[in-house]
Amino acid sequence: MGPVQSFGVDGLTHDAKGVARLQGKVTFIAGALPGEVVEARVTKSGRRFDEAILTNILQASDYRVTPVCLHFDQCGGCSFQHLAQPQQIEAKVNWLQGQLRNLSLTEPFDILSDSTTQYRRRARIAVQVKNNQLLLGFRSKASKDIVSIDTCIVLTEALQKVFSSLRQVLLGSELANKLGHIELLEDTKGVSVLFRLTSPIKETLEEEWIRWAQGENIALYWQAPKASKASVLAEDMRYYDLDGQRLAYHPQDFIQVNEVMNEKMVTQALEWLKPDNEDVVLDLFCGVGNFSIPLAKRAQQVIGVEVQDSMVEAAALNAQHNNLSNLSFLAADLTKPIAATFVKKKITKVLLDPPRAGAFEFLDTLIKIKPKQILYVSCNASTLARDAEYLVAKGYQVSRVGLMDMFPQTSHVETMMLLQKKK
Ligand SMILES: C[S@@+](CC[C@H](N)C(=O)[O-])C[C@H]1O[C@@H](n2cnc3c(N)ncnc32)[C@H](O)[C@@H]1O
Ligand code: SF4
Repeated sequence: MGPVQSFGVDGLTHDAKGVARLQGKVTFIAGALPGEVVEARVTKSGRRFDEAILTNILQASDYRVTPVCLHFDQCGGCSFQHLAQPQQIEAKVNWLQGQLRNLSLTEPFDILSDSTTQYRRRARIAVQVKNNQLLLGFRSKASKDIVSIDTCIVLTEALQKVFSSLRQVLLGSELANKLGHIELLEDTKGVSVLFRLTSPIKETLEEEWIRWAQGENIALYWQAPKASKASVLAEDMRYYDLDGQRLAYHPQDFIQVNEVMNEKMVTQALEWLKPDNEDVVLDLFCGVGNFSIPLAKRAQQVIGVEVQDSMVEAAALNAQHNNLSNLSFLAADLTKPIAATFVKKKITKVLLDPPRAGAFEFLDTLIKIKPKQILYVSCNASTLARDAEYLVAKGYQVSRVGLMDMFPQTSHVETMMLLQKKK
């Protein structure tokens, strides 16, 4: 460890480290903000840059705010609670501009945002019993240790309530020693809790917890030791409402975590893509039909593609229950070669919402399909930049970009990009 030194901070990394320069060398200081003068101690010295921990703020940024969560200093769940939300968004915009720099965009980004607290309707809670102490919480900022949490203010109000009830009841229960993690979920149907077991439990213990869940009006799911997530087959599926429709899903299926922002995102996707009764739309990486169902209410026809069988099954049910006969789903792995003729219809528009790895393997097929418009929803700006650069080189142009603050207080950036086929 080096001595404490003063630094003038003039930048911010996407993961909330202040950037300072001392005698030409860059130092990253966790927790420091641009415009601040701070004292910090170098903890790691490299050839190109140093890393330091903040010890004192000599001159604070005008945008520094008091973190709303008591656990913010230790918990790795949030990284930006010390910065006001407009400046959090500004930092994300700057970072996104950097990622998309090769596209030479000139128009400002559209911004979608909402509440900075009580927005998570799904969370995975780590559980550990260490020296007879129950640790229930999230991984630490600094290590893989679990930071024990009393209340997590980014969870919805109902999930915060279940969290504190669970904390009380698990204390002293045999179950605490048998859990890997707990998943909390809230949707239109109510609240559910999934216990991921690391070893088998006695029937009496299971019954005890079933009674607790009934008393709390919670649906309970168990994932047996070593069983895959897909083994949690809910007899009665869960559901959430969107765009006036009801979407069913199994508890292990993907759903968007921020309900309000999801509604805003889907509305924006419809505004940008403007599907009408002449459009045949392909919804790639469609999950249980989060975009396909609203699209099918407006387009002539929609075809959704998804790799997970359980989600394809749920998506097909959703089309049926919402009386959408112009909507069908295909199960396919979009990272494997697929001929452009896998859809028999002439596709006019494509929406794609891939996982972090992006959709590079599918791009040549996409280009052969020749849609007029492509709406790309991305949770990873670097794979979006790579894929968009490829599409631009093959005859598309970026017409609109939007940043969606789906996960306020974290460094996570969600982006929507509209690409048009050049004439
Ligand atoms: C970011 S989620 C989006 C889901 C949906 N569009 C939504 O808004 O709820 C990505 C989806 O892609 C699916 N997926 C992941 N890898 C895939 C692949 N290789 N081929 C097809 N689908 C895949 C996942 O199962 C997941 O449902
Ligand atoms: S994830 Fe929850 S507990 Fe952790 S810092 Fe954020 S609000 Fe606090």
